This record gives sequence, structure tokens and C-alpha cells, in this order.
Amino acid sequence: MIRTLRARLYSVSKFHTHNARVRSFSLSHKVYGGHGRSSSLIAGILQGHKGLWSNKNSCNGIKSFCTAQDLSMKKCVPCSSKDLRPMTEDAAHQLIRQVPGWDLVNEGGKWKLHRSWKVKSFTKGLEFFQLVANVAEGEGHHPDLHLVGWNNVKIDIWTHAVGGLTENDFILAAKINGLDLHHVLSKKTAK
Ligand SMILES: C[C@H](O)[C@H](O)[C@H]1CNC2=NC(N)=NC(=O)C2=N1
Repeated sequence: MIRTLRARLYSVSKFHTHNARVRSFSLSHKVYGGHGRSSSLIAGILQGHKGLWSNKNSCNGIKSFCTAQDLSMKKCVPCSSKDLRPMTEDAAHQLIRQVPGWDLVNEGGKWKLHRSWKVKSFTKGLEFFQLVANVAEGEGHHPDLHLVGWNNVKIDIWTHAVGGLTENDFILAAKINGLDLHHVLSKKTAK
């Protein structure tokens, strides 16, 4: 049994070494089998494999790639959570890269996300707001909506409960970016 497992691990280790440049593993590691526990060597390989990403920015504390898609797949947490704190300026500058089209703005000492669009008409602007409102209601997290000069939509997003930015704001921005807005936006859409 142990011999079979070692042979299997060797092929796994060779595969990983060839394909993912994980740290080489000596096969002298004690291998446990037959108890349903993963072997120290398999865990080591997987750990080593993860090690290739461990120096990436942590996304919500989990070592992984944090992409725009990650954010749009996430769910906002209740802003009433006592653990919620505003993120640092550095963290905000990291995450802003994941929400193309949005800018970080500081208004009266409060960091916010800001984006503007030009819509086809005043009523298309209200339709735009309804699409955004549906997302916001689904997330329990809400943007500040502005419709100015009849066809200019501006959205600010920040977490009022903490007076700054939290990951909720970036999740909402990513989900707004995922909306199909072509039918409400003017061809001369603002950034
Ligand atoms: C209880 C619930 O989480 C709060 O009322 C929510 C509603 N939507 C919110 N939206 C935003 N942007 N900030 C908040 O602090 C907030 N609080």
C-alpha cells in the first residue's frame, strides 16, 4: 500500500515539478495512508502549488488572484457588522484596479468610488438608476445616484456606516460594471 502510494506521489510530484515548479519534495517524507487523511507529501505538493500564488495580493484574506470577476461574484456584507472598518488608502488603490472606469475621490476627507456616464435621455437616466437600484437592493448596499443636466449620470459609492470605503463598495461597483447598459447610454458616454 505504502509503496503504491509512494509511486503515485512520485508521479504527482514529478508532474507538479515539471508543470508548476513547486518546491521539490523528498520522497522520504513519511506518508500516511489508509486512514482517509491526506498524506503529508500530497499536502506539501498542494501547499507548494499554492505557494506559487501566495505572494499575490490577498483578496479578503485568502491568498488568491483578486480579479474584477472575483469582486462581481462576491456578496456584500451587512454594513451593520460591528467588525466593518474603512479600508486604508493603499488597499483602496489596490482594489480600484479591479473596477475599470471607476475613480477614487476624496470628498471632505471621505474616500469614495466615482464614475460618470452620459445617457440617451432623462428617462433613460431613470431607467439606468432602476437597473442599478435592482443590484443595490440585492446586495443591501446602496450608491449615491445623481442625474444632472438631464443626461449626465454620476454615481458615488461609499460605506456610510463607516464613513469610508469597504470591500462592499468595490463589489457593488464591479456588479454595476457587469450591467448591460448599451440601450441607455449615449454614444458619447462619459468615461
Ligand atoms: C443595515 C444595512 O446594512 C444598512 O442600512 C446599509 C444599507 N445600505 C448601505 N449602503 C451604503 N453605501 N452604506 C451603508 O452604510 C449602508 N448601510
